[in-house]
Amino acid sequence: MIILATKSQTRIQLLANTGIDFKTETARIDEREIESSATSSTFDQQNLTQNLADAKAKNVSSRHPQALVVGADQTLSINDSYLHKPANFDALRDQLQLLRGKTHILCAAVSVCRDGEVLWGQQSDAKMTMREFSDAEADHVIKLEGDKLLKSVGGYRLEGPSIQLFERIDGDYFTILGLPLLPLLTALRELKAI
Ligand SMILES: Nc1nc2c(ncn2[C@@H]2O[C@H](COP(=O)(O)OP(=O)(O)OP(=O)(O)O)[C@@H](O)[C@H]2O)c(=O)[nH]1
Repeated sequence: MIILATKSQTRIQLLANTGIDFKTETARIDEREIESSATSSTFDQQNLTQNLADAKAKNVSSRHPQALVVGADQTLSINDSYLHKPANFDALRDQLQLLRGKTHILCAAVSVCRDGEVLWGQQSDAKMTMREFSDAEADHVIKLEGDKLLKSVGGYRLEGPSIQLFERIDGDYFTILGLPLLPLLTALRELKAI
């Protein structure tokens, strides 16, 4: 049995769309604690994101012996600092203004684990450049998308009207949505899980 260790409806939908049979369970880890205890002196977003994905997969794996558990994480960095899912609409507006007219990095990592051992992991980045959109344009997108935006690390959903806020994207679509799906499918085939 494959278990996807997530509460993310986006990740669940992405994996469900593949037709693979799986269950879901939320990982019980403190992401902020892992982030704050990141030891590397250099800003190492890939390493942190992979550690978070590994931690989620290991956490759920510890409760499901023999199951193949998939964990994922996504971080957003701009000027070597991390932004997180906005807590409310005011924070969302502030965050979009911070990202406006600039390029930020999304890093998504995925990990496959069994009995607490990481069997495979990979992460990929995407460079996201936002337009100098107006407050009115941002408010229009927020009105159309509503609180779904609060469930996204960047406060946007690339597959929806948020796309109007972008100048350019360089990276894999699934990475941007939070689950590097193609490398994951390759790993699951190699593990004979699908
Ligand atoms: N639909 C959508 N979701 C996005 C997009 N960009 C980022 N996300 C979501 O932003 C969230 C990133 O936060 P994480 O901490 O990695 O994951 P989470 O939502 O807390 O869920 P867990 O896997 O349980 O940790 C994920 O749910 C991603 O799917 C996007 O463009 N579209």
